[in-house]
Amino acid sequence: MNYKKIQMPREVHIGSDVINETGKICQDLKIDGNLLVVTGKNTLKIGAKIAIESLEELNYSVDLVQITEASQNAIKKVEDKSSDVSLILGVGGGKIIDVAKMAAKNKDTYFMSVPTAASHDGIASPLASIKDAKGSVSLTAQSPIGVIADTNIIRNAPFRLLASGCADIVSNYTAIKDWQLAQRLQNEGYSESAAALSLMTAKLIIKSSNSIKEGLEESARLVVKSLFSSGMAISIAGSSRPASGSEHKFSHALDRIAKKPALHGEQCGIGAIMMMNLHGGDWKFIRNALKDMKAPTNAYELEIDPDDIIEALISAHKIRPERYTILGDRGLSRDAAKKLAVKTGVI
Ligand SMILES: NC(=O)C1=CN([C@@H]2O[C@H](COP(=O)(O)OP(=O)(O)OC[C@H]3O[C@@H](n4cnc5c(N)ncnc54)[C@H](O)[C@@H]3O)[C@@H](O)[C@H]2O)C=CC1
Ligand SMILES: O=C(CO)COP(=O)(O)O
Ligand SMILES: [Zn+2]
Repeated sequence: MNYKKIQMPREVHIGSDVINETGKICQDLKIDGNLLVVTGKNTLKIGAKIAIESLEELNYSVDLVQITEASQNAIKKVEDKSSDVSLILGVGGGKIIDVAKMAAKNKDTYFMSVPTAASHDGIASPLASIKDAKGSVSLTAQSPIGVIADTNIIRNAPFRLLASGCADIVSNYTAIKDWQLAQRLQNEGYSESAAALSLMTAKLIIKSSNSIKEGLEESARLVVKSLFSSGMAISIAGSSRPASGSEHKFSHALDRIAKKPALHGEQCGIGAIMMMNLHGGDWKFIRNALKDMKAPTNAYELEIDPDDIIEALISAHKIRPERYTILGDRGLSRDAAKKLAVKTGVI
């Protein structure tokens, strides 16, 4: 029998100042024993300290570890402090959440996702994108037992992070086109329901883009719910296929090439403009959607050297080569890459 396991969060808590309920949420989930909070320098005071206070008020013993990148070393650092913990909480951006998620999986303990920004769709997904020598791609981790998304913290984060989360969702358009192409050319397994959820989430966020405003709690709530849905599409598919195709290959390649990469979602959005053109689709629709969301649509806005855009386009196909996309096995030639980036206004 070929069984399929679909893992999803048990509870999702979204609301203003909900982070103050972290202790109560853990108690209601019958979690006891020692806990570990993983965070970063910025997000310690933004969210982790409040979560820790809430836990200690209910007599939880809480340890803390700070990390700076989503790498195996960072995972090891967390694991070294997780010997007898019953829950690891990741309080921060995507990198913090991925490291906490992976460490919890490796230590066979629960993971709680506490996003402090709505900047990516990994807040509820069962995968973790961890940097390695070949460039980061997502590994199988585990779904959070719960998500605590404080919309007051999220709405006060730099708007750029919210726009980046929206762009990460818009990039689902080309991820689905690549998945459909792989199904036609390679007979790759394809989930209609995961694809439909991924695409519907992208369509909805584009439809609402004019109401996504800086500092608005309802905007934060809307984007968090969309990021959650995109993560559920990943859960249903059992892989990042519904949300990661050639545009993500481009972004992961750029992470390796650029001196100072931009935000993940920003890079994926620009990748989607160019990959939609390669698919012969309506790339101007993608570009205009990103403009409406105030997400970057070119190298200048990304603050990335145009030469790095070309280099990333030329090497993108080498990222996760087993995942077939419009880039094919040989990728773009230098001339074709330049032509594509110029034609779509990216450089
Ligand atoms: N596991 C999955 O399914 C997915 C994982 N990812 C991964 O997530 C990462 C991207 O996540 P990002 O959050 O874009 O990057 P990030 O984790 O580097 O965070 C971006 C910056 O925002 C700051 N920040 C976070 N919350 C803040 C707040 N409230 N106020 C001010 N600053 C705040 C962080 O300190 C950091 O400096 C990538 O590594 C990507 O591969 C992305 C999508 C899906
Ligand atoms: O970023 C992701 C989905 O938005 C995860 O994608 P990867 O599998 O390419 O890391
Ligand atoms: Zn992404």
